[in-house]
This record gives sequence, C-alpha cells and structure tokens, in this order.
Amino acid sequence: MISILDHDFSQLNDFLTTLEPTQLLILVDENTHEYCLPILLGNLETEIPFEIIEIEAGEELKTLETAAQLWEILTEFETDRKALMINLGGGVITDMGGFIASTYKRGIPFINIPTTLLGMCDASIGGKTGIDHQFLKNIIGTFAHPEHIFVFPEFLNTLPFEELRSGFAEMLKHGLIADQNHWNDLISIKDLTSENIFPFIERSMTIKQNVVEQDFTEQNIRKTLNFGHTIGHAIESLFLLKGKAIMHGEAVAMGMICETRISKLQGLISEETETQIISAIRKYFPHLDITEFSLEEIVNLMRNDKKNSFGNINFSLIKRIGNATFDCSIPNENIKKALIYYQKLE
Ligand SMILES: NC(=O)c1ccc[n+]([C@@H]2O[C@H](COP(=O)([O-])OP(=O)(O)OC[C@H]3O[C@@H](n4cnc5c(N)ncnc54)[C@H](O)[C@@H]3O)[C@@H](O)[C@H]2O)c1
Ligand SMILES: O=C(O)C(=O)C[C@@H](O)[C@H](O)[C@H](O)COP(=O)(O)O
Ligand SMILES: [Zn+2]
Repeated sequence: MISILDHDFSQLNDFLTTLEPTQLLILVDENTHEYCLPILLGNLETEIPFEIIEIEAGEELKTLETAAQLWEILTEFETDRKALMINLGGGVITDMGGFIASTYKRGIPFINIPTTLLGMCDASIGGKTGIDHQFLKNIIGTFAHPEHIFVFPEFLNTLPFEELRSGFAEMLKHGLIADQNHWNDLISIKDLTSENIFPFIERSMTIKQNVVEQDFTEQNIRKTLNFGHTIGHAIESLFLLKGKAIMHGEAVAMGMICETRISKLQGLISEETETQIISAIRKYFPHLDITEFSLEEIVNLMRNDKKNSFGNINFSLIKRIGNATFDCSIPNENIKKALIYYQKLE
C-alpha cells in the first residue's frame, strides 16, 4: 500500500497507532539524518520508544559488513519481532533496511519512507531488498514487502540535482517498458527540477506497482523492470570496484542506451525508434567514460546477472516505446557491439 502525502503525517501516525509496535527503529544515512529526520520527528505523534540508527551514505556501504553491524545493533537493543523498522532514505537505505528487517529473527515488519526520486518511483516499491557482495549488485537479498510506503514529495526539496536525474532514469525506463504516453510526458521536460517532474511521479510508481503485482518474484514480466540493468549493473559494479562509485541511475541510463542498441541489433526495433530513444536519454545524461574497462570484464560481470539461466546472459529488451520483452539470450558478439557503439558515442 502506497500513500503519497503532502506534508500530512496523520496517516503515518494513525498507522503506528493501529500497528502498536513495541519499538521503532529508524534507519537513516548521514544525509537523511540531517535533512529528513528532523521533518519526520517533528511530525511523529507517538509514545512508542524509538532508536535512530545511522549509517554512512553511499552504495559502498550496502555490504554484508554493514548488515552484520545492523543485526548486532538490533540484538543489543533486544529488538523483538513486534518492533517496526522505518527506512528513511534513498534506495540504499530501503534495500538495506528491508534486508535487515526481513532477515532479523526471520523477519520483522518494516515501512519505507523514500527520500530520493529514485526511491519514490522505484526502490521503495516492490519488495526487492538486498546488499551487494564482491561488488556484485544486490547479489544477496530477499523478496519482502514493506507494510506500507509513505511518500512525502517535500523530501525532494533538499535532493541534489544529480540525484534527481538519477531517479529520472528509472522513470524513463518505466515509460519505455510500459507506457508510451509516460515516456512522451517525461521527454517533454526541459529542465529536470522536482516541480517539473512531480506531476509524473505517481504514474511511474503505478507502473512499477502494476508490474510487481503481476509477478512479485520475477518469474516473467517483472524482468522488464530490469531493462538497462544487465549492462548498467555490470558498469556500476566496475566503478564500485575501482573505488569510484557512480549513481545507479547514471549506470541505468548508460545501460538503456546499450540495450536499446541490442534491441535494434536483434531486429526488435527500427533505426528510427532506436535513434529516438538514445537521443532522448543522451539529452539528460552525460556520457560515461568506460574505456578503462575491457569488453571481456564487462561481459564477465554479466554472467552473474540474476535473470540468467542455463549459462545464457538474458536481457530484457524493447519491442517498441511502451512495450518490452524478456528472456532474450544475446550472443556475446552483439553485447560487445553495443558496448563499442556506446564508447564511440562520445
Ligand atoms: N529495490 C529496488 O527495487 C531498487 C530499485 C532501484 C534501485 N535500487 C537500489 O537503490 C540504490 C540507489 O538509490 P538512491 O539513488 O536513492 O541512492 P541513495 O540511497 O544512495 O541516495 C542517494 C544520495 O542522496 C542522499 N539523500 C537521500 N535523500 C536525500 C534528501 N531528501 N536530501 C538530500 N540528500 C538525500 C543520500 O544520503 C545519498 O547520498 C542502489 O543501491 C540501487 O541498486 C533498488
Ligand atoms: O524491481 C525490480 O524488479 C527492478 O528490476 C527495479 C530495478 O530498477 C532495481 O534496480 C532492482 O534493484 C534491480 O534488481 P536486481 O534483481 O537486478 O538486483
Ligand atoms: Zn534500478
């Protein structure tokens, strides 16, 4: 259940009154502690005891080491199964917090309060939780739904532009895989500001939720939500490995360009559609210099993609703007062609 709320915390307060958890565990990172927690605490009306747990910001912290520290903290607090975890942050916090909550004592309830555009439109919805391991993205995790998602768009007021743009990549993805009108609305935005994006947030959330409702554990159509991620995750992992983490949305934008190219190479879309998609994405996202990585190491990372089966690297691809397909096994040759195409775009 998702609620989009305009500075109205009464639904959240009512939710807490009804659930009556024994304790609240509010997970934040250093930035959401500074910018979002004061707003939340200023509006919470509850007598339930709470603890604030802060981790450093960034993908580098979405690890087993951080998870172990958090599980330890919960045992120190003697947290019981009727406690409620409140994940206040972007995708790193909701992925990590959901993972901790869904595994601690085999599962305690949690809610997501996303504070980034990416979190609001994508990461807080759908119950994929997890951490990275050996630089492989989300390689350990669970499927576990939050009890509720409370979206307060006012949190976007403090979000840096690059983070807003990162979330916009996932919104573009939603248009490409499921709704041509949404895509057209989004690409008509000239300046990426939260005011300009705001009217389209709900549509993006609905697209994601609709897909997840049809296929929670990603047996079929949910794989389309992974468009841009087979290559995007490999590139994100490589930058992470080199100690130069890039934003998830930047990697997805790059991945969508390459996977659009693959869609064309596979004969799924026309050259006109390919050009339309790629030029729109490039209007918003700067080119990523991936020349320091070899084609072999990029492809090797894709061998651990979660959509793979029988040793094949499976892609989700575009059939037309607003429609996607999945389980496309692509020969290495075409994957490499798409990466070379991207390298030459600069
Ligand atoms: N589970 C899913 O379905 C799903 C979907 C998409 C992405 N993800 C994951 O989400 C992560 C990316 O999420 P993200 O882009 O939100 O990153 P993030 O959580 O790291 O947040 C981005 C940055 O913005 C800061 N921040 C957050 N809210 C703020 C605010 N209101 N004001 C100022 N600063 C704020 C954070 O501290 C951080 O520095 C990746 O790990 C990705 O794999 C998961
Ligand atoms: O919810 C999904 O399903 C997605 O694929 C959404 C993606 O935007 C998101 O990045 C997700 O975390 C990727 O999942 P993964 O299974 O490839 O790790
Ligand atoms: Zn994503």
